[in-house]
Amino acid sequence: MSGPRITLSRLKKMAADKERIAVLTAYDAMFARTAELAGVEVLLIGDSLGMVLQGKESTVPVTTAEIAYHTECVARGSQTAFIMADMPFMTYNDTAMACRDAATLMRAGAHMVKLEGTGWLADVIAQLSRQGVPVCAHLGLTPQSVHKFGGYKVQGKTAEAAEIMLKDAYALVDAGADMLLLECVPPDLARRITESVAVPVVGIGAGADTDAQVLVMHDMLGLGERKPAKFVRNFMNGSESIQQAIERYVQAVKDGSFPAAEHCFAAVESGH
Ligand SMILES: Nc1nc(=O)c2c([nH]1)NC[C@@H]1CN(c3ccc(C(=O)N[C@@H](CCC(=O)O)C(=O)O)cc3)CN21
Ligand SMILES: CC(C)C(=O)C(=O)O
Ligand SMILES: [Mg+2]
Repeated sequence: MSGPRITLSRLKKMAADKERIAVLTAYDAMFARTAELAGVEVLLIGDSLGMVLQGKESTVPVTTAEIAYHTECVARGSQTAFIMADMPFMTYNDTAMACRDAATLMRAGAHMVKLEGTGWLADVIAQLSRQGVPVCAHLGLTPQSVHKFGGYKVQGKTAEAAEIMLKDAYALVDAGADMLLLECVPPDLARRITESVAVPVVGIGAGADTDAQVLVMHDMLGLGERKPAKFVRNFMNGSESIQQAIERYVQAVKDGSFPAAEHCFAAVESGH
């Protein structure tokens, strides 16, 4: 990827034109640059760094200072990507707190912040949006709530849960969210949400019909003793370099061959 910096308006245009967007996590300068040279449009400094880089059991212990440090590293390495940074667990309970910590991440080089939640995020999103901070609202399997969910479990599986998520998605876009991210939801629900809102929708374990796809870079490079989740494909298989593996990920996102049915979750559990 060369040329001018990707902007939010460019991403909105791509989504409107049905041109799929490739998103990937990055936590440092050289992987950030490698990913954008491979064609990745959006780099996410995910709080997954708590698990991937720090070896922690969940994303819950990650702090804003840690995300800010990695955002600075990514921003220094990056020339063309749109940079999105996760706001950590319990740093956006109220608008004052959210604005202070979002400012730290924007100063570190982020172009957008991502918050996990449901309809309750509306007030915080409205204030960040008024202050000029683009927000991505992360719905569905929100890993910061792992202890409340009792594990990393697919969300929106019942018709009732799906309707609630659809309404939350509308409410958050109305409040000013400029992007949505859906994690581990049935493909049909992800498609309905994508068709119903005017902002780009990113999916992970949410089927092929969202405007964008995201994966954790280490997962798609096949690191780790076992595949971390059903939605991951190892793009290092058959690739000669990390950059080529990421190019193949970008290609598979663009042509719709990733994710395939094997990377998706059914809406209703098979009877047992
Ligand atoms: N390396 C890494 N990759 C990730 O994608 C990731 C992280 N870390 N850390 C934060 C969260 C945790 N994530 C996860 C982790 C596990 C599953 C998982 O095992 N899902 C089950 C579905 C269970 C069900 O059917 O309800 C699966 O079969 O994949 C999903 C998301 C996604 N995020
Ligand atoms: C898995 C993605 C969506 C994320 O939030 C992260 O990397 O923290
Ligand atoms: Mg995250």
